[in-house]
Amino acid sequence: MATQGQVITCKAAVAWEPNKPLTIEDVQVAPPQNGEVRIKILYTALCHTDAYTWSGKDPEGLFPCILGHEAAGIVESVGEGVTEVQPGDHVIPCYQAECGECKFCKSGKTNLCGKVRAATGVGVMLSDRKSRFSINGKPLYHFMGTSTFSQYTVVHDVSVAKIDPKAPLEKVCLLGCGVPTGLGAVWNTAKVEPGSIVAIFDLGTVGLAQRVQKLLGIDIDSKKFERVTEFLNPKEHDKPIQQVIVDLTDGGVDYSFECIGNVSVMRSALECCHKGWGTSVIVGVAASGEEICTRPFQLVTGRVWKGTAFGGFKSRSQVPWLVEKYMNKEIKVDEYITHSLALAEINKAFDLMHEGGCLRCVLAMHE
Ligand SMILES: NC(=O)c1ccc[n+]([C@@H]2O[C@H](COP(=O)([O-])OP(=O)(O)OC[C@H]3O[C@@H](n4cnc5c(N)ncnc54)[C@H](O)[C@@H]3O)[C@@H](O)[C@H]2O)c1
Ligand SMILES: CCCCCCO
Ligand SMILES: [Zn+2]
Ligand SMILES: [Zn+2]
Repeated sequence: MATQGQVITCKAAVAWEPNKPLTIEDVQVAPPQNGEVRIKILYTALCHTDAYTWSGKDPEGLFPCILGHEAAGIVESVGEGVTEVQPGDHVIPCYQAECGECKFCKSGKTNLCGKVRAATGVGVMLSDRKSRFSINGKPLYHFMGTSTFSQYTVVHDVSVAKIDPKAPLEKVCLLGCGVPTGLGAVWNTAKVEPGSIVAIFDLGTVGLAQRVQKLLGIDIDSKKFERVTEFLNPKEHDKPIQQVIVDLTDGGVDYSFECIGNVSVMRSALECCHKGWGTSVIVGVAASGEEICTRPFQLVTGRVWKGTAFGGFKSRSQVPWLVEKYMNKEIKVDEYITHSLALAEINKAFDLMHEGGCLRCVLAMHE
């Protein structure tokens, strides 16, 4: 690439401070250093976690920054020591890294990876603890090690999944977060058996991506009704929703998933599970400092409370597998894309997310 080794000036949506509109700026993106990859982002989707950090409630939310973590693009250039990808490869950036060498990756018990977390958690790159983004010399923080609301971004090589170049990037960008999280919460974290009764709190993308049979959907947005077989709106009941569900399901559900980030809903999701075996999985990201609570007896009598990150998928090795499953029509992605806009309309895209009629809005980054 002609730009190899050069600073690239491109458009990016910058979050200058919490809750202030993002502005489209000309941003300088430095060349990738040792162990880094510079990616031309072609399509990015918005996830609620972007909105959470933008709200200022996320202690890892450092400003000014470039948000975005659910995207797809093409490798523009690589730094020294990068062997797994090369310029021209089609890739999905992975906020959940996979180095294969750290204690987490070697444990065989988790998809979490510890290699770059100390740097990505404070918005910089591992090699020099600096940012690759700046505006006229003023640095901008990275976000989740991805920062996909920029036409070009720099990520660690352990945070890039090489995918089938035939895959439509405007669709598989959703395999960077929401869809794998929903699928994996069911397949990997809960290991839901066929025929189980499942309650899903949040009928947004993460919630709906949990393709299960006997689904009881709970949401406060009635526009989400048509997407599930049975629906409950907590606002329409004067009893606690967990009691409503226990009464409806002869003692409680086999599995529940909280995909909102609301700690009182998390309690409802646990307490609507069946005594003896019911398992509740926390997917939602709650504001920092928030705590969950329940009576210990809920667990003593057999209920299980657990959580999931990226659906328990190992990113670099399993995102390509998910892309193949999508290409083979074994998993759905298109159905979750309800809106498509251009980068310049990103604030409108966030309004759509908050209005409720939107599942995923995909932004074309170079139109
Ligand atoms: N653990 C992970 O790896 C992971 C990955 C992706 C997203 N998330 C988190 O999952 C959550 C959902 O993300 P998303 O992008 O699907 O969000 P979304 O905005 O698409 O959907 C959120 C849904 O929750 C509903 N809702 C809000 N308050 C509610 C309440 N009190 N009761 C019932 N329903 C309620 C809204 O109507 C909306 O339908 C967010 O907290 C996000 O940060 C976690
Ligand atoms: C790492 C767990 C939280 C990731 C949220 C992505 O939307
Ligand atoms: Zn996300
Ligand atoms: Zn690792």
